[in-house]
Amino acid sequence: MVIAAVGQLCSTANVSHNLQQCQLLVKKAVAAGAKALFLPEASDYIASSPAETVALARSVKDSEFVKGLQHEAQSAKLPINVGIHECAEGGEKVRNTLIWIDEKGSIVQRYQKIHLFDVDIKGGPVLKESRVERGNSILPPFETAVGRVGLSICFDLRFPEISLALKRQNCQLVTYPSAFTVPTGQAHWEVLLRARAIETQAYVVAAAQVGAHNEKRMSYGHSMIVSPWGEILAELGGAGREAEIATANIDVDMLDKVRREMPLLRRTDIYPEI
Ligand SMILES: O=C(O)CNC(=O)[C@H](CS)NC(=O)CCC(=O)C(=O)O
Repeated sequence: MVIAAVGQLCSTANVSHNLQQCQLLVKKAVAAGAKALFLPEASDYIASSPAETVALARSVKDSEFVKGLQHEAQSAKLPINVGIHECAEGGEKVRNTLIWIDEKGSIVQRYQKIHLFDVDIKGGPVLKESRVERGNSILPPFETAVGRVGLSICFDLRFPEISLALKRQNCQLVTYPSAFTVPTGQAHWEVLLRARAIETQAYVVAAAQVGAHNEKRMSYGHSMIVSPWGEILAELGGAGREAEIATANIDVDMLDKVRREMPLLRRTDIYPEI
């Protein structure tokens, strides 16, 4: 068994403060004996307008935030999965990207969010990722100290096709770093995460942004680790908390047992294989 840590924070437009918060989460994860730390979507910053989001974007190699976390991963010998922005070609748009930094501080995986959040709920959140460039591929799962990891981001959670595709490629742990809105979080967050875990028979690790990022924007929090049986193994709270982590044991033997005892054999003669 091996310990995974999920970290929660409230990122603002102050990138160096966000980095300090993440560095604190690394220290907490090391103290808890974790072998990987999962951080939320947009950990580098959450801006107050699309123009500011674009203005703050850097390339991965020029980002003080990313370089700071690479250094942290290397000195703590702790792999870090973290959601960031990076500037897209042309400078008009950003990418919503998820990177895996290994224990040597190298970026070894980079996934770009494929479903963009473009929502206008009456009396509720209006958020548009119109300045975000859509990703175009699902990456194959890769080996880590906490199992074979498959990457996806936030709104991707609503599309089970991704996690099913990752499961078919033998994924054991799916990530959903997020910045869910409060109303959609209250209505859907836990149900979606547990459903993805149950139907893929994999661990689900969902690090979440929490609290008020600026005057206009607030995130739901409730970072979670869910077992392949759908149990919530660890959960953090909503607004009002400082940067914190929760941990859970990742037990690949238990995962194998769930898959062995209840094989989910698909009828791909009836519906298409994903
Ligand atoms: O804005 C940034 O800088 C980073 N990106 C985000 O926070 C994204 C786009 S606004 N948030 C979501 O996808 C929330 C999804 C959600 O809340 C739901 O599916 O219900």
